[in-house]
Amino acid sequence: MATAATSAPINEQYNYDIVRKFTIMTLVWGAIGMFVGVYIASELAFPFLNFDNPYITFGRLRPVHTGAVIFGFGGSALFATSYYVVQRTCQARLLSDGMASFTFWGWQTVIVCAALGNMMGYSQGREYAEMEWPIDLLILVVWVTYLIIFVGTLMKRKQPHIYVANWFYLAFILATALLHVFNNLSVPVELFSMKSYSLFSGAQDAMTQWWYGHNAVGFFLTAAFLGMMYYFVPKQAGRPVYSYRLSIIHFWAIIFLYMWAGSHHLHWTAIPDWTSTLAATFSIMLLLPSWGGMINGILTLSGAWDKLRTDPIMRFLIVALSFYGMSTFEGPMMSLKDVNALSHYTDWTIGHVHSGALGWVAMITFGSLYHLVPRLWNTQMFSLRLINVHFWLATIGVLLYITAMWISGIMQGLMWRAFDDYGNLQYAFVESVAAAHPFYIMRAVGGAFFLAGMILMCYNVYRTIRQGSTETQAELAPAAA
Ligand code: HEM
Ligand code: HEM
Ligand SMILES: [Cu+2]
Repeated sequence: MATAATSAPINEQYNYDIVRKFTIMTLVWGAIGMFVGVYIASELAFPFLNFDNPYITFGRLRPVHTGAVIFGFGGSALFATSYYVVQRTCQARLLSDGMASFTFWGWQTVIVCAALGNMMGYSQGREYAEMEWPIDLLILVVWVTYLIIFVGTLMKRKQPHIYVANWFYLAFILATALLHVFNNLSVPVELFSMKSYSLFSGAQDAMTQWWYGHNAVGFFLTAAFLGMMYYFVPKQAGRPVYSYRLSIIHFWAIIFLYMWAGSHHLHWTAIPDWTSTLAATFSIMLLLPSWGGMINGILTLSGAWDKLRTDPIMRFLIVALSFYGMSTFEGPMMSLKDVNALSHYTDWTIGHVHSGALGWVAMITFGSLYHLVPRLWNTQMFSLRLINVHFWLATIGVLLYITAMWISGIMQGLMWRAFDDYGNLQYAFVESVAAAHPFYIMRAVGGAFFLAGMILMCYNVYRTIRQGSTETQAELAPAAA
């Protein structure tokens, strides 16, 4: 094929090798992380699945799930796409191949150690930062290297302009460094002990934890994936971004507003009331720049709507943006103190999380990788039909997941606050657990759909890579003869 021959020099010009490695690990961690997700969902529905084996109990596997999907799947996808996008839009090779390779091996080590550590029972008890201090130090080194590579490549650019996708990626890298350091300030019990205690205590400890947790959502699961969106949606649509000005305005608004909203995770606790009000106010304001991004992405397709009928990759990207819009509407609602009084501690939160995580984060990743993979291996995707099947499996899976959680979540909230005529609680807690059972089964089934789509993608990409390498060999053979 002619394309392979013409793109060969590009391969030399840019470091695609690192992008390929992170792309493959995105799929591997996606499959593992979602399998664990389906398993813990099944444990909640059928507790015998814990098998009285401490290593695989819900409590230990849950952080294995969140670590594998957020940092393994999401993180690898962000490394892959940011390294690709920064090179393409700057027309410059990555600052250093060796350093890039270090971020790959370092990051994979972090994910493996975190997962094994959690299964063995090590945890510092901070959500999304369960890893104990030795792993935290490794994360720090990897992350600083990532920052140096990214900024160094930007400085080498041959384009005077820095394309907006890179702004989002850079904000994500900087903010994550800041969050990671302050959230993990802790003192080990002994020099060689894995156990450590936080430097903060009480309400301040909680505030630090949720300053981190919330901004991990804001910068890791949102800003960075918006960077992905700003490159791959216009590319796949074959059209420029709808409004470049809007992209800059909503960038600064998102960056500024997210940082103030963390204590909406701590409503009705021992924190001062004004911090709750502050967080709710900023959360409501966040709706605007969030929708700015969604609208900018969706309208990039205006004039090319017919693509949605024929192009399953475009469908992934647009549905991802729709879920982004939906979860950033739901979030501000849940941040209102009165709504949160109902939703907090219930499955509604879990539904909100996964409409963002499955609907937005995973879907935008699938669409972007289906665009990227054929370009990395100089070929076409093995099967467009399988992409389409994946799209429907994923869509049905998310919908089953979040409707199940809305119903069980609101039901739990209402049952827990119901009083009888004598002023006693109307339901025992266990009654709400029994009532949630059917919805836990429904969620596990939805998760299985989503996982099936993920596995189909792995197969499709595997066949694409094999096809790409046989095509390249077929071309090289006559040349060598
Ligand atoms: C097959 C797909 C998935 C299934 C079946 C699944 C299932 C689950 C389950 C059962 C929980 C625990 C809920 C609880 O404690 O009550 C959970 C938590 C979580 N999952 Fe997933 N998950 C999936 C995919 C993902 C993905 C792709 C992401 C992120 C990109 C993700 C992010 C999270 C987060 C952040 C939590 C913690 C939520 C919280 O503490 O509020 N999940 N998941
Ligand atoms: C404007 C945007 C958003 C706002 C204002 C917002 C607000 C909220 C609120 C109020 C909660 C519930 C806190 C609680 O009761 O415990 C929550 C939980 C959560 N949200 Fe959002 N959300 C937004 C967007 C998103 C998106 C796009 C995602 C995912 C990509 C996401 C992921 C999460 C996660 C993981 C949690 C659970 C944290 C935990 O308890 O472990 N949010 N969010
Ligand atoms: Cu939050």
